[in-house]
Amino acid sequence: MADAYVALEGDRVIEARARAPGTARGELVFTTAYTGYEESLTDPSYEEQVLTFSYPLIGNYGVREERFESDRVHPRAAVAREMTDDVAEWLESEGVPAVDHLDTRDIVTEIRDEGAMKCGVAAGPDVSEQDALDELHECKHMSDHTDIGAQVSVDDVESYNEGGDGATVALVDCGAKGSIVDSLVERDATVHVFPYDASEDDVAAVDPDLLFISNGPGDPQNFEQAGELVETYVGDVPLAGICLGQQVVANALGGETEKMEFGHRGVNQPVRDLRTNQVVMTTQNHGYTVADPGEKLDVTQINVNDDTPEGLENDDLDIITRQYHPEANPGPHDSLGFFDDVLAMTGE
Ligand SMILES: NC(=O)CC[C@H](N)C(=O)O
Repeated sequence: MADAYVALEGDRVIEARARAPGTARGELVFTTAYTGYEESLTDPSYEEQVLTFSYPLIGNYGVREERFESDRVHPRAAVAREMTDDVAEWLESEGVPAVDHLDTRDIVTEIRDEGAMKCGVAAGPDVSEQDALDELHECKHMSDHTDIGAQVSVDDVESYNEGGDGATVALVDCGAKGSIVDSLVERDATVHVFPYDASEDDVAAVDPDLLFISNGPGDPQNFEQAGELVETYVGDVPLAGICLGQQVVANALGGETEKMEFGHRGVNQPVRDLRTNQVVMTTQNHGYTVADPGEKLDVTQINVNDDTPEGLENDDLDIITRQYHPEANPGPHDSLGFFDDVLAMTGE
């Protein structure tokens, strides 16, 4: 008998097996990645979302902290066809509800056909279908999480590789993955990680060679202060951005973002560089996109599946942004060269 329920928009309830108890709600999203569950579950971009793994077995190589992208689990709940005890126990210890023994293909098909949707999850011996429905009915639209940055950002500046030989990077933490800091430090950069609402004066104190806007959860329009930093620094220092970072940079420089039907979600998203015609495979998890890059940014890379902008650049103003995740983790390492390119803009 079922002891867990997933309620989808329209009040459809799917029965499941409880793997970690509790109730939760969030935007229902998926990843088609076949590895990298530790990285995805600790990626702050999944804050306020419920993550469904479409690959049927999750947890087959254990759980190791070295692979975490942050210090906690961010999705509100996890859904899989079959989840190992290692993962279930980890999620339970984090207080994150988890369910399995349901048809995840059905969930992904529903999202693909109906578009991004809210959901409610209830798991454990004492829950009912109604608990999952109650969670669903309390669920907010992603864009209505107006202060989501506060949930995922550092409280105070954190610095890495101080006294290093390379560029000084001001990384605005809108929910940054650890691998972005690592990728910069590996290239000798000194990285100062700033809260998402850092002021111009805070950032000026480190005299950065590069302003870098990180990935992060929710609607880029809810990261106004990061946009103001972009407006302040554009033309003075090079700018870089990843995922939400690309969206924030575009919005700040006269462009526009919009919600996608169900986003790009997996580690095999093909991206074509319009300058070289080369196609690379990329890691993606985003539900918003740049609808209009504005006058200052050129679209230099596009998604092969739907032509949406994957890379924006301005050679004169020294700006490079990516909609996908060059830092990988999980996923292919094809585009790690992005970090060399953005650091090269600093001349350090
Ligand atoms: N991975 C990310 O940075 C996600 C960006 C943004 N929250 C989106 O869903 O589009």
